Amino acid sequence: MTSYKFVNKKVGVIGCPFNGGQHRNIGVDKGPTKLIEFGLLEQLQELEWEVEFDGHHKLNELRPVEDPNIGKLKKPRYVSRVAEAVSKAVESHLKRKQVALTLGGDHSLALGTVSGTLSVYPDACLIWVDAHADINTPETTKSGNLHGCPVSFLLGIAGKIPGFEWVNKIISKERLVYIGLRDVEASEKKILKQLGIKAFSMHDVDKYGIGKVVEMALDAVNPKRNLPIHLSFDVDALDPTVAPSTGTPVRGGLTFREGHYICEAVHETGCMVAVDIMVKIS
Ligand SMILES: NC(=[NH2+])NCCC[C@H](N)C(=O)O
Ligand SMILES: [Mn+2]
Repeated sequence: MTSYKFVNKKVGVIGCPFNGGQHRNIGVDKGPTKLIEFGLLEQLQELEWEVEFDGHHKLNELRPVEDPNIGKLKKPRYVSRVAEAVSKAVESHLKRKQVALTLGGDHSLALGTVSGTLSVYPDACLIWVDAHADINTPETTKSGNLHGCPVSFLLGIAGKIPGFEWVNKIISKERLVYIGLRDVEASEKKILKQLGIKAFSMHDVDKYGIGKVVEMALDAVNPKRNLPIHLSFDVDALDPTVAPSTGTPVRGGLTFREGHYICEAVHETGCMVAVDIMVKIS
């Protein structure tokens, strides 16, 4: 039996059908609705979690009429407003000692979820499970899609972008670790290297096995297993044969079991306070 260090056995589920952080128009917003339809809440209850779900957030209502690019960044106002709303939802669940489970949506939402976690748990660490590093800055991004940039904002290296002033809870680079990387741009590799951010790529998963990788990841960011953990899981970390439901599939990903193992091992620490699951259904 896992004993929980920060939360009661309650989970607040935050439905975020949102795809404004990337350029494809279909699908990413359907993930959360499908997860609920397929019985996620009942499954959580079967695991003896008390569940609170306040319906899917109507995020499209936050879409501004005009939203011209800021530099290269696409739909900056929309993404910022949505992420800010999501950060408040996360914060409110965490303050009530619940685990905040956010269902996305594209990964720009993590700007909000992680900010929400940091505002309640400033010493939280972040485990980012993804094929991509999502650490481009507004300067380095080629696509201009904000789903490729959230981590740079969260580290405070994005510079001042109008509208994003509310993103002021910064995570230190020692508290961030990646698992599953295999599609990282040169600009991103440079940032990872410069900041010395710990990252376990698929190469490491092959070499050490997932058990060891998760242990090393936890040792890096949470050596005493006494800090709150935010797990941000992009389903594109999984191999496309397991999870084709992503806008950005990359071959050579985690197996079904490896993906589950990460979540199980993080849960076992008793430190997990927030989880993001980012899916696309097409
Ligand atoms: N969360 C994701 N699927 N991110 C993909 C990012 C792709 C690319 N690195 C970019 O900056 O646009
Ligand atoms: Mn991602």
